[in-house]
Formats: sequence, structure tokens, C-alpha cells
Amino acid sequence: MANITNKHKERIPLLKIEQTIRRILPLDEEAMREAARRLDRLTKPPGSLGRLEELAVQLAGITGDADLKPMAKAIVVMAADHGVCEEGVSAFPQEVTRQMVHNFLAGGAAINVLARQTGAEVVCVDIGVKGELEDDRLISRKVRQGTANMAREAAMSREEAERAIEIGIELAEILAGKGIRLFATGEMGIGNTTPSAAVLSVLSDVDAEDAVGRGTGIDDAGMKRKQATIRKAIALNVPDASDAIDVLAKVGGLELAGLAGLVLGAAANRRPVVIDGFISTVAALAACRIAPAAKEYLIPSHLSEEKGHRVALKELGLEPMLSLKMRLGEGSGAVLAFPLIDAAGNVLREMATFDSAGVSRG
Ligand SMILES: Cc1cc2ncn([C@H]3O[C@H](COP(=O)(O)O)[C@@H](O)[C@H]3O)c2cc1C
Ligand SMILES: O=C(O)c1cccnc1
Repeated sequence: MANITNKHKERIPLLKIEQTIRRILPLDEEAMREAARRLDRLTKPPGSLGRLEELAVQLAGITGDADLKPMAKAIVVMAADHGVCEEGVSAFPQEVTRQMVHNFLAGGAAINVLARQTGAEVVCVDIGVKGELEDDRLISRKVRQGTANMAREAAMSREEAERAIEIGIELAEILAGKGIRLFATGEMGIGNTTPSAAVLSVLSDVDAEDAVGRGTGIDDAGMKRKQATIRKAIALNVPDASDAIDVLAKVGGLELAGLAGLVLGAAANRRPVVIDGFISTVAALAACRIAPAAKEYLIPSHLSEEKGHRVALKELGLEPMLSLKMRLGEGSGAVLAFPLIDAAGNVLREMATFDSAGVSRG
């Protein structure tokens, strides 16, 4: 009897994730063909708007509609803490995570400024910040008070990783239901470039040296510590590279799992999701290992200065649109890509055709 109850408990999150995976459909080919046909009738040499045209076709395929209407946008900033900070892998103290959440809520962080400029909503989620955070504007979904130190034990249990993924899925569903048409991934979590590099190292089978960067700005000795910590955590926890949930649980983070869930939820709801820098791209990579069909729903934004970002982008076959020497996270690079995504829709909707403008074709 006890066994049956336990089994039942284990199946609940799996079912939710599995149901979501099944709802992720291939892009709508007919809508993509229609968008491409329309683009070719517009007053420009065919293909001359380059990436904007590719974006327009992708957006049509994602939404199933070649009429690209203006999109309400939300940037979901998932915040969580990391036990691995004990190993001295960040240039900043752990309490900065909680302090920055207050900054997000007060509207003073970089992401707030950039989101305001692009008319996007910032949705701040506590998915595992250490300490208590009470604020009506915060989405409180704390799975646990930060992860454990992965250099000593698994960062979290499989159930906790599944719960975090589910939270991301649920948030995508709620926001889609409220009319959000375009999602972006953002995060805050002191220390999180370390689990991100560990997850990337396992999923892409690259050495820690190729996955690790300076994060908030650690020095050379810190970089060596970071690499050694990642190698130790992987050797100790032996994550199964063919099982991304196992990897997220053992050497990942709550915001990484939450963002992986957000990607799955956005894709299941036929919503495009703009991927920020290194940390977000690793979360997207994990999502695509869980559900390969989600890849078509991703829109890359910028190339982060963090070394492993190129590796993660390459693994996903994504080419960033911007290169601004940024290395912040929070979703800052993703929201900067919003105007380009709007531009793709505006071109398709507003440009004159050769016929309507009386312009001769080549
Ligand atoms: C004030 C401040 C604001 C930030 N906003 C994003 N991050 C970024 O830096 C952290 C990852 O770097 P590491 O792994 O080296 O700790 C994450 O919180 C990430 O979002 C910030 C970091 C700081 C210090
Ligand atoms: O690219 C990122 O996501 C990033 C890089 C450094 C620090 N925090 C985030």
C-alpha cells in the first residue's frame, strides 16, 4: 500500500511534464508558406530583410497565423539561491539574490529599465531564494531555500527539479491565458553560472574549462576553483547525460529548472520564447533535451561574454542577433531583441506590396 501511494506521488509531476511535451507541436508549415509568400510580394528584393524575414516566417509557424499581430510581452525572471556558493565560486555574496529581488520589485534593476523601454512586463518569481520574501508583487513559488552544495551532495531531489519545471510550465500557461504573446527568459541567482556550466558540461560533453566563465567577475584563482568545483560535483553526483531532469536535479539550479519549464510551457501554448544569455540558454538546452520539438519555438537574442554561451548556442544551433559585450543575465539581452521581433511583424503587416505601390518587379 505504501508503495502504491509513493508511486502515485511520483507520477503526478511526471504526468504534467509529459502532458506538456505531448502538446508541443511542429511549426505550422502552411502559415510559414503564407508568410513567405507575403514577404516576397513586398517592395524589396526577395530576402533582403534577412533575419527579420526569417523571424517573420518563424513567428507565423509558431503562432499558426501569418497575420503577425503586435505581441504583449513578459520577461519572466526566476530567482533562486545556490548552495555551491560555499565553494567561493562567485565574486558576490549570496544575499545579493534576495536584495536584487527587492530591486526588481522596486523597478530599479537593469531589466526593469530595459523592459520599460520595450513595453514589456517583468514577472519576478521566487522559485528558491534563501530567506523570506514577502511582497504582493512577487510570484512566490519557493520549492526550497536554495539548492544544496552540489560539490557535497545532489543540488536537489528529482521531485524538486520536477516541481520547479512544473512551476515554469504553469507560469507560461497563466501568462498565456492573460494575453501574453511573447515570452523572454530571465534569472537572478548568485553563483548560478557554476551550475549552468556544470549542466552544459554534462549535456554537451565538454570539459569544465570550456563551459566556465568569469560570471560576476571572479579572478583567475576563482576560475580554477570554479572548474574544480564543477568537475568534483559531476564526479560525485554522476548525472545521467541522457536524462536532462537528472542533470538539472544533481548539478543544476531551481531557476534553471523553472526556466526549462517556462520554455516547455511557452512552446506547448504556441508562444515564442526569447532566450537571454548563458544561463538562460543552458536552461533552454535542458528543455530541448526534455522535448526536442521545443527548439523551433526559441528565438535567440544576444551573445553573452560568458565563455560557455557559444558552446550552448552551438549545441542548440542558434545564432544570436546581437553582440553587445553584455554579461548580466536577468533577461537583459532578451528584452533588447524585442524591437527586432516587433520589426519582423511590422514589416509583414505594414509594408506596401509591388502591386499596391505600383513598383515594378525585377
Ligand atoms: C548586483 C548583481 C546583479 C545581477 N543581475 C544578474 N546577475 C547575474 O550574476 C549572477 C551569476 O554570476 P555568478 O555565478 O558569478 O554569481 C546571477 O545572479 C546572474 O543573474 C547579477 C549579479 C550581481 C552581483
Ligand atoms: O550571460 C549570462 O546569462 C550571464 C553572464 C554572467 C553573469 N550572469 C549572467
